[in-house]
Amino acid sequence: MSTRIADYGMLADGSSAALVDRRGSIDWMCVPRFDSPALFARLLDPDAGHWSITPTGRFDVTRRYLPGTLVIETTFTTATGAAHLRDALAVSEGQRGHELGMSPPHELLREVEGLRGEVEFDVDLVPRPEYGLVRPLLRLTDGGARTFGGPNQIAVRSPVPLEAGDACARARLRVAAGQRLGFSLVWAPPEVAPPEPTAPERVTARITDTVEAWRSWEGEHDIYQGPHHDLVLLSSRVLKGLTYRPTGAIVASPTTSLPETVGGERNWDYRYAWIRDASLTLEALYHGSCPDEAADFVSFMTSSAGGSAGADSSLQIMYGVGGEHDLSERELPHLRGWLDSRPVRVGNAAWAQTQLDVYGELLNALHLYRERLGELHPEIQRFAAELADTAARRWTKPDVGMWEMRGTPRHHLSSKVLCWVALDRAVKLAPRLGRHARTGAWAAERDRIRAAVLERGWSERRRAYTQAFDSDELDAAALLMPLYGFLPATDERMYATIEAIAQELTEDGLVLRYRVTGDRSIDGLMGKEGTFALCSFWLASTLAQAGQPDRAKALFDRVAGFANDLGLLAEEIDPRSGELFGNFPQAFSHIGLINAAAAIDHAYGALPPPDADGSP
Ligand SMILES: OC[C@H]1O[C@H](O[C@H]2O[C@H](CO)[C@@H](O)[C@H](O)[C@H]2O)[C@H](O)[C@@H](O)[C@@H]1O
Repeated sequence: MSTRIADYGMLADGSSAALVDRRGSIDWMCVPRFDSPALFARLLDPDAGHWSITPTGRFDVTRRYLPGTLVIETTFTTATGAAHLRDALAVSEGQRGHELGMSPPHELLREVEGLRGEVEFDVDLVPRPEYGLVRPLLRLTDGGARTFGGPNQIAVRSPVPLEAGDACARARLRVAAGQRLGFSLVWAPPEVAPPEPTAPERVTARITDTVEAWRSWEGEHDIYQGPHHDLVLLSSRVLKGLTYRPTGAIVASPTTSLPETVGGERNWDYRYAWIRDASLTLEALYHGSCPDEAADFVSFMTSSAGGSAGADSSLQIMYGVGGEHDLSERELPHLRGWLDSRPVRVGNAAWAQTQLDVYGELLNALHLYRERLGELHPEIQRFAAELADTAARRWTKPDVGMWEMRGTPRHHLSSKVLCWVALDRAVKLAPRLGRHARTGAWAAERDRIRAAVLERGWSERRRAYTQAFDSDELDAAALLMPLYGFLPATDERMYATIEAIAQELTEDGLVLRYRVTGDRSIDGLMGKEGTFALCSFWLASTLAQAGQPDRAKALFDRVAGFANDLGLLAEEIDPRSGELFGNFPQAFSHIGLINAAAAIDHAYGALPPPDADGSP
């Protein structure tokens, strides 16, 4: 298994995702949903299951996403020859455009193709359902293998005979130039007939069809034409890959518990739909997206909250991808964790937290998509108005803030600013909210928030807007003030804040969310964390807005340069080692990249101005 998070690439099918490393090993795969128990979890423990197709002996490796897709092509070169390995999570046959990801077959397709000479591979299939807890009954079948019993049915087809081992199957094969060998693995629940994996001779055609499906989706979204075209398109595709197509939910990342530092306890499950992360995803996709995706997400949020965002409503800060409410967190003590970073957690205690920023992010996304969403359904009108009413009622309360700090609630500045955003956008949306609009009351409360932030958010001692009212600590979330149009980046105090963050809240020029002391005093957690990619991109965006495009571009290039060979970013970056940390790939980081690219393009005059209110 790999010891670098950056060695992994993501495959996705609109319901779930898998991670494959540079040695051709699938070390993470949850089926049928992003948050299902993993079938392969070697990412979190060497014994928790994998499926590798790896050359025997020494080899060199390069890889890429086939253009316009999330299909990975790995090229292995050995002393005796060269071969491709193509990996895809299949989508439904013939699916195109916006249908992409609907009702996927839950099938992993793998194809080895000889390019030159001959290459010998070892195939090692070690399914370990329920995050490595189960050693399944695995029997060889005619042309493959399948499992018996338990909540999963796994069936495999192989172009070469497999040998049964101890709850595993193995093979050694040789591929010659021009030869193609197709493998497939399909999942089904226990209630249905044993699933039929794709036959080896059809694997090439099914991978080609999946490639065409992705390209047809991207063809409909290739709107961004700025100088960062390839980076922006890849990031948009990653965000699409994090979307649970059946409901429109968007997960923060397809993994759990990849640590923020090796050996640390800051390990979280990101396979859920946060209002914040998903709204920001929609905002990032704005320039290349279309009404269907926004409408799906809005309907997911509204229905998950039971159609109401008012007092006693079911509105939470996050949900399961099917709209589940109870995401209770637990530890999986049988797993060692990534490089022994314990605990491994599933579920996320943040589901029950109070985070007051979410009203602003949701209303900003609604406002951004107002034209594309068309006339709002009366239920959505009521929901949007209740979001504003709730922001107006609750903004004076303390909360745990957008970083989900597990310490004592405080008056987080970014939460107040986002409540201002909620009311500002609600006032602008008022003509579309029918009888639910309360324009005057919203405008008055909006102005009260603004006055409070300007007065109590500023630290004269620090010469900056800070983390919380009446505090002196810096927090990168203050960069949201210009990004959401609360204050211009050129405002004297705002610019001083941007500089303070650039000088004092950075490591090697990359931005931290906030400084941790390592003694649980700030966020209730032990240990340190790396620099936060999203925050570095926010700094680049604000520098661009402040009229410093060259400085912004240098920072943007540096952060984007930490992406792995496939262009993927994790949540955090260690600037000294260049290693990526935290869950992977992470929506936040790719959101930041897209928005910073747009801000820089705009500052150079390469793109029309973004929506007047701005978007982080
Ligand atoms: O730092 C502690 C918190 O870390 C996670 O939250 C972070 O990830 C979320 C998903 O991307 C994001 O919405 C949030 O802003 C980030 O701080 C974790 O999910 C929390 O449980 C944890 O308390």
